[in-house]
Order: sequence, then C-alpha cells, then structure tokens
Amino acid sequence: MRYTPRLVSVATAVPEHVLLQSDVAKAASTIFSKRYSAFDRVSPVFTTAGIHKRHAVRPLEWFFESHGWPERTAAYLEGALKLFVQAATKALDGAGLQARDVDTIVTVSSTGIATPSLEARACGIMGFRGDVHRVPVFGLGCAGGVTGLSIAAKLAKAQPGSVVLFVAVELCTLAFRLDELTKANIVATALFGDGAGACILRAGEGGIAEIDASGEHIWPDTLDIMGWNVDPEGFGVIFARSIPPFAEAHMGSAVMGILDRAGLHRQDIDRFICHPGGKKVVTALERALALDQGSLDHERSVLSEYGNMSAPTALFVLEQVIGAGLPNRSVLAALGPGFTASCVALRRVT
Ligand SMILES: CC(C)(COP(=O)(O)OP(=O)(O)OC[C@H]1O[C@@H](n2cnc3c(N)ncnc32)[C@H](O)[C@@H]1OP(=O)(O)O)[C@@H](O)C(=O)NCCC(=O)NCCSC(=O)CC(=O)O
Repeated sequence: MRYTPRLVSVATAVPEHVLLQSDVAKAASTIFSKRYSAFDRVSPVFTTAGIHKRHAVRPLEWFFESHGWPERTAAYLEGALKLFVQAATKALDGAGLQARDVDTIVTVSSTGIATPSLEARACGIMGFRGDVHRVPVFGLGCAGGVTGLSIAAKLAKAQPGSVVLFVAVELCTLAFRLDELTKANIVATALFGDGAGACILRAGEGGIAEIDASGEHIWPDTLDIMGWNVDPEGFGVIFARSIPPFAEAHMGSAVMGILDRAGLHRQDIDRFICHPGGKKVVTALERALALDQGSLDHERSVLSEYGNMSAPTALFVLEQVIGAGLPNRSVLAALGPGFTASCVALRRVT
C-alpha cells in the first residue's frame, strides 16, 4: 500500500532566559551609543521591530562581554542539546511515542558546530535505539524549518510506517557581536532569538496533516543576501537590507512555480504559514502572495513573543495555526540563505 507522509505532532521549546526588548534596547545603547556614531539613527528599530520579548540560552549580562569560539561553542552545545531534548520529548509525547520508537532523526541547526551532532548527543539522554538513522543538516538558516520538514517527509515516505523525528534548533543570540559596529549587527540584535521546534512524521494512518508536496527555488547570484561571516571571534551575521523588497518582488513567482510543479493552484491554498523573518518581511510576504494586509496574524504574534529564531520559527507559527484550527489546505513557506524559497504543502487529515 502507498502512503503519503503525515505530520503526526508538532512541538516547540524555548530557553529559560527571557530578554524583554525594552531591556535589550537599554543594553544595546550602553554597549554601542558611545562607540558607534550611527547608533542613534538605527536604535528606533528596537521599538519598530514588532518584538516584545525573546528567549536566550544566556542571560542579558553575558552579552556585555566578548566571547570567542570556545565559549560560544560551549554555550551552543549545552543550550542546543537541552532544547533538542525538550522539543523532541514534547513531540514524541504528542504522538504517543517513545524515543525507542524513532527510526530516523533529521536535525537542522546552523547557529553552532557540533560533531558528534546534536541527535547523537541526545541519544544517551533520550534512549534512541542503536540502529537509529541520523541526518544532521547544517546551512539552511531561516529556511531550515521548512526544508527540514520536507527532508523528513521524504524519508518517512521512503520507508512507510517508520517514525521520523525532525528537530530544528537555533541559538541565534550566540552570534551577537560587540565588535561589529554596523547597522546590520544592530538590527540583528533587535531581531533574533533562540528556540527549537520538533515534529513526528510517519507515512501511515492518523496524524494532523498529509505532506503531499514540497519544493524549493534558489536564485543565482544571491549568496550575499544571507549567511555567516566566519572569523576568529565566531559567526557574524550577513543579512542584507534588501531582504524585504527582494521577498516582495520575487517570493510570489517562486511560490507559484513550486505550487505549479506540485500540481497545485493558488486558489487551492486556504492559508500560507510563513516564516516571519522581520516585520517588513511579513508585510512583503503578504504583498507577494496577494494576501490581505494583517492576515499573517500568527506570524506577527510569534515574532512579537519570540523574535526571529531562524529555522524553528516557522514551526512555532505552524503550532499556533494548528492550535487555532488548521485549514484544509495550507503551505508552509520560508526564505533562507542561498537565497532560497522553500515550501511544504499540508492537507488536513479529517
Ligand atoms: C527591523 C525593521 C522592523 C525596522 O524597520 P524601520 O522602518 O523602523 O527601520 P528601517 O527599515 O528604515 O531600518 C532602520 C535603519 O537600519 C538600516 N537597516 C535595516 N535593515 C538593515 C540590514 N539588514 N542591514 C543594514 N542596515 C539595515 C536601514 O537602512 C535604516 O538605516 P538608514 O535610515 O540609515 O538607511 C525592518 O527593517 C525590518 O523588518 N527589516 C527586515 C529584517 C529582515 O531582513 N529579516 C530577515 C532576516 S533573514 C530571514 O529571516 C529570512 C527571511 O525571512 O527572509
């Protein structure tokens, strides 16, 4: 019998430290205002970003001191593993499964380096089987929640009945740089947070939704739009100020191309569930996808409560949309380094 892969559960987790945007704005002013002459010009972004708070694996005080690779990596390994276990445990609970039931684990993370990778480190803590198939993926950035789900769905489809655990963990705050006196660094300081999302997938009966199509679109010559600079201090964020206009100009045709290749039509889609990269990105996506302004409400709510957590953010929005009642047909969509658009089509299981 042929089965379409199904989304069985979705769960999320955030670290313990809550960074209120008002406190981050004060801290950024203390750190940057005397050293960076353009700070006052950029500082309004802390109020205009549409973000109330974010979560972080380290308290606010940690960000007042510079940290090199060893300290950032230690914070990543400790914080990412903890979040992996929390999100994966919740997703398994939601599916009524245990760690020993998992056949394949897809782990998406681009904000730190871990070898052995996170799911290997979680093995002893969670009790995965010794024959579990591990698929760690690095480099997808903000598109990782959607592309990772697509990879997990394809692996579930390849072995019907097997249980696939997908976990996306990103600790974006660890890339905060005291030494980068640039507008991009200040905007990033106002925008990014830490979090994890996890899903269980299986090709079989039950579940929340079928994943019946997925696709990507990469634009040539756009490597400089998003990514990491790597230097002796650690990762430094590359994100161009052109992202909102780029999304507005190009996301519509990219998504329509992906839908077309999947045999879907725009009018079939009841809800686009989008990665909220930033306030202007959400507005740009509404324009690009010909949606009513304000209709991406769960996206704005997630952005306000958690900031942009990169890959897991789309899974936070998905969890909220499912909580509010998943429409019959939806498409999860995100942009990420490449520059790439990624989509996953969901059909609610009735
Ligand atoms: C943060 C904002 C809400 C602030 O909006 P405002 O209207 O208040 O301010 P603004 O846009 O004029 O920006 C204030 C000043 O910062 C500068 N500025 C803004 N973004 C910048 C960037 N990425 N790099 C360098 N400078 C930047 C502007 O040019 C301006 O300076 P001056 O006036 O001197 O010119 C908005 O800029 C926003 O939502 N931007 C999108 C953030 C983003 O790209 N997110 C995607 C992350 S990647 C991702 O998650 C994938 C994806 O979704 O694509």
